[in-house]
Amino acid sequence: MEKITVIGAGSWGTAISFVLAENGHDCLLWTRRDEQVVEINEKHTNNSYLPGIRLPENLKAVSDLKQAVDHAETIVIAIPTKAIRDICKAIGEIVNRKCLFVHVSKGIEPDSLKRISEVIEEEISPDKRQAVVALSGPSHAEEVVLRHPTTITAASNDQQAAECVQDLFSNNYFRVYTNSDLTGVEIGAALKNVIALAAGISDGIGYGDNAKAALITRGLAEISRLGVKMGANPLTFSGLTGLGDLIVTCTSLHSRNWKAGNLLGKGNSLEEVVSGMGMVIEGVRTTKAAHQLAKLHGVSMPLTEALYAVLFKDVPPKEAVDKLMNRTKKHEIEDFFLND
Ligand SMILES: NC(=O)C1=CN([C@@H]2O[C@H](COP(=O)(O)OP(=O)(O)OC[C@H]3O[C@@H](n4cnc5c(N)ncnc54)[C@H](O)[C@@H]3O)[C@@H](O)[C@H]2O)C=CC1
Ligand SMILES: O=C(CO)COP(=O)(O)O
Repeated sequence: MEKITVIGAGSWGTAISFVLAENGHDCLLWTRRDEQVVEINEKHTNNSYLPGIRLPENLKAVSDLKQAVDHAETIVIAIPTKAIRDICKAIGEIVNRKCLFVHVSKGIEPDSLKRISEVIEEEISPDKRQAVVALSGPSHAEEVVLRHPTTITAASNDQQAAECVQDLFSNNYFRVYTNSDLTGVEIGAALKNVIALAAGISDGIGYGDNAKAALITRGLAEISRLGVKMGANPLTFSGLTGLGDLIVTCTSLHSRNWKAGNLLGKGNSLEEVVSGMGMVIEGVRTTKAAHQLAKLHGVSMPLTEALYAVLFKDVPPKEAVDKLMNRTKKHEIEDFFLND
């Protein structure tokens, strides 16, 4: 049994705490909301995020960050990308020993264009961190807490740390693989949300399965193109954290990114959609970051560019689709190693 702290009691933080507590670990869940602490500790539910689910009784919650950080030597960060730098800064000031940092978030910081592991490394000094591991893959919280079979990947530059995370989380409904390609895993995780927004828009407009399949496969092509330019292993993109997560996010009714896109495709404004969701839609900010990354690395990302125009330049979705379909004719398959 290990002592583990999870930072963030939204859908995913609660679901992974559920797995850790069921695995017999002494798991403490941190939330900034006192009323959530009371609900989790006394009623064993978190109904705003996972309605109707009974949480394990050995799972405890706190709202005191120092108490949470002091509890464990493994700290799992499970909050939206935009809040990660600030929370890591705060944790970095509290932590007084070397901890293993795991993150489960899926995004890229706009402007700095940092991956999440890079943000953690910037904010937590090397004397306070043993390693950073990203845990990522096709895994909707709503299905994990029903104990439906789920596969996921622990990625790190430190193989031993990845295997440690694999051991902590694995059980008979949550199967964890390892991967040493942290860049590929984090890029796939972040950018699948951009394509899922586009898939939701396509469905919202009323386009069919052909369009969805096109978005998934051509989306994967442009994610891989960028990832390889950033140093990722091309094979990572056909794995769980690439194609796997792209499929689940573009096709599942659980996906907040797909849902947001769907509402946009039906004519709602971005402001209406974001304020109505009540949960994070990572793909919106990541579209901005991906647009900046494509420019920086000189990589062609037509779907990302089309979504950027829809979200931030008021281009009507159908007009963006027309423009995509009428681009210069292309050869489908590219050679990542020759096309520099
Ligand atoms: N929901 C899911 O099934 C999955 C989500 N993820 C990723 O996990 C991350 C978190 O997502 P969810 O838990 O789904 O989001 P959520 O919207 O359900 O919950 C976010 C949680 O973070 C807290 N939070 C927000 N801003 C904060 C701040 N500044 N300081 C402290 N706490 C703050 C909120 O109070 C809430 O408890 C995202 O990057 C998402 O892409 C990854 C895999 C699955
Ligand atoms: O990453 C996820 C599933 O793997 C969750 O996706 P959404 O944030 O779109 O719900």
